[in-house]
Amino acid sequence: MKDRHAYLLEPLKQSLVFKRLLAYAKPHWKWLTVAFILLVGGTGAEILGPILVKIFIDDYLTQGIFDTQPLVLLAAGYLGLHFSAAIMNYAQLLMFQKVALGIIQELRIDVFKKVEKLGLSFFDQFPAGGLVSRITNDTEQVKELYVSVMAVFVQNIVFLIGVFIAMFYLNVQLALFCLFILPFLVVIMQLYRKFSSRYYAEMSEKLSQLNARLNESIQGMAIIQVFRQERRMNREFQEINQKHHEAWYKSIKLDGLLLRPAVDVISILALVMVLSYFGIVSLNSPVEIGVLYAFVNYLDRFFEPVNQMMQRLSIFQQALISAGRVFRLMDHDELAPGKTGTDSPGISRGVVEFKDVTFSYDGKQDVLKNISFKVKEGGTLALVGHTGSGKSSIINLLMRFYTPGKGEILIDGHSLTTFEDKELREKTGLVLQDPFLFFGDIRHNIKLYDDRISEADVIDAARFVHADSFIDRMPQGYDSPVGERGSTFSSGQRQLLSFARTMAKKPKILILDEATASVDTETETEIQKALEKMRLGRTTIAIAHRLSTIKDADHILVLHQGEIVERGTHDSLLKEEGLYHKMYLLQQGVQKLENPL
Ligand SMILES: Nc1ncnc2c1ncn2[C@@H]1O[C@H](COP(=O)(O)OP(=O)(O)OP(=O)(O)O)[C@@H](O)[C@H]1O
Repeated sequence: MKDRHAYLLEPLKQSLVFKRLLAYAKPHWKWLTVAFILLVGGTGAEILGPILVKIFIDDYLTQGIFDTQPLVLLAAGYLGLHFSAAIMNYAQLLMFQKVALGIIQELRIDVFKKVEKLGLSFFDQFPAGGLVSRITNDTEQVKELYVSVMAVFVQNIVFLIGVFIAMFYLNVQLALFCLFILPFLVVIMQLYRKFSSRYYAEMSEKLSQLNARLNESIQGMAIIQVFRQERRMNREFQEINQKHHEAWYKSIKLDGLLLRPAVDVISILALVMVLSYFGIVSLNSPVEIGVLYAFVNYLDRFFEPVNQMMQRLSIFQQALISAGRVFRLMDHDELAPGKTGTDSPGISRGVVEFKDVTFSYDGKQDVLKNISFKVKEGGTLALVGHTGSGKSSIINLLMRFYTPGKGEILIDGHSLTTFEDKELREKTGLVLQDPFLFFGDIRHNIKLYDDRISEADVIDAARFVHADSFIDRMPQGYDSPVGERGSTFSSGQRQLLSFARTMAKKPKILILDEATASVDTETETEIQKALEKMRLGRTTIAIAHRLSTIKDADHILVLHQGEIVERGTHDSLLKEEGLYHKMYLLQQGVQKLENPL
């Protein structure tokens, strides 16, 4: 398990990451082509500018020729070039941004889809905040690759090629000289990439940890305040922040050293070289001032894109690291157990059977050992046992959240692994101890956006579980807003809404984790009445904490440390005078103490 977690932190090979990122750009090739054409057009227009100035200086200014017509033409050409460059650059920028945003949207959706397919065992280990960080922060960084890196790189490379062509046109020897600068720049870039990737990986991971810590703190704020954990949380938060800051600082130092100053030094050396060249040439023959102007200008223009690319290199590097983290998550193979085989049976009767099932969460310690039982169509099975005895684990296996290590689970005689997800989820209704409500309104929390569930079905389901009385009392009725996780509802109301949601899909098998939360007697009665109705005619498997609620169950399994230690009906188990009997007496005693009359 630890290895799987470590796998997510391992950096991916950058060339592979880059290839995969390019694959995302492929479907947008039409827009990209237009953008590139505009880019080349705009850049070409910018490059031609100095050539017109050179013609003006050498052919007109220094010769003292001031003919109106050619000069007006030159001026108009110069202005026209700049104007069209501005329009083309604006259009290409918009197109690149549009493509970039589209790509990121797809990437985010893909990664989210993948996360939805991961098994619960993945979520047991990976902190939620860290996951959020990968889906939001990391994809955001990738966006920068398309928005501010790719276009700038392509634009500047086109620009550089243009500058070189112009330089060669003006003076081949000097242009060749300038070509020698390129290998130095490549070396600086490689050095930078090597060191910065390490710091960026650290930074992203620390940011991820910060999010994980924040998420945990916000979720558990009540407990933090009650147990006065603020100082400890603060200290731990500060520590991660400090590490994030250190990684950031290291990368800033590296940026400061390699990105600008190193390039500046090379640019000054190049300028000295060009000026010396013209100085030496001027000793033997006159120098054309226009060529000198154009050359110095081009040299300046040569280093401008180089500097721009260097500045973007840090974003490029961050984007590659972040994309690697996103792809690692997308490649994760700890998927939710799904269907195997070719036949797709249906669930018509709801007969549930466990055959000698053994299971472990961590592959080391068995939490369920040789569990066997069968629940007949419409029958009720109750699972009882002390905390940690394995009741919820049985339900987790039946819901196909995890795969058993040994043994087989059957529904209607077919292995659990053969059912399509749709069939399994539609025919089994799960009600959890702590019901989860979605942000939205009551109607959609019952309907869950299933078009097959009509308005009348929603109301029927609510009425069936007696949730209608409190819904009708609310001013907005079924349109009443529901806060995140249903925080604006009482636990009894949340239970009833989750019952209604389950009943709206009319399941064949009902799986209940009985609520332990105390609710008032009236709500408790409502809940019990609702449960009784829900169980009628359905196969039911229920975890029971209050033994009084399962007196009429057909079959009761008593679990102890992952094993079935007793089985039978309420009466037969009481007669056995074993663990069940003890638990029952204990609960009776507590009830008497709570309710002496
Ligand atoms: N997601 C998990 N990952 C690892 N171990 C787990 C996980 N869930 C439960 N366990 C372990 O499995 C054992 C059985 O837990 P389970 O939740 O099935 O007990 P339970 O009988 O339902 O308890 P309770 O009545 O308190 O809900 C426990 O020892 C628990 O520590």
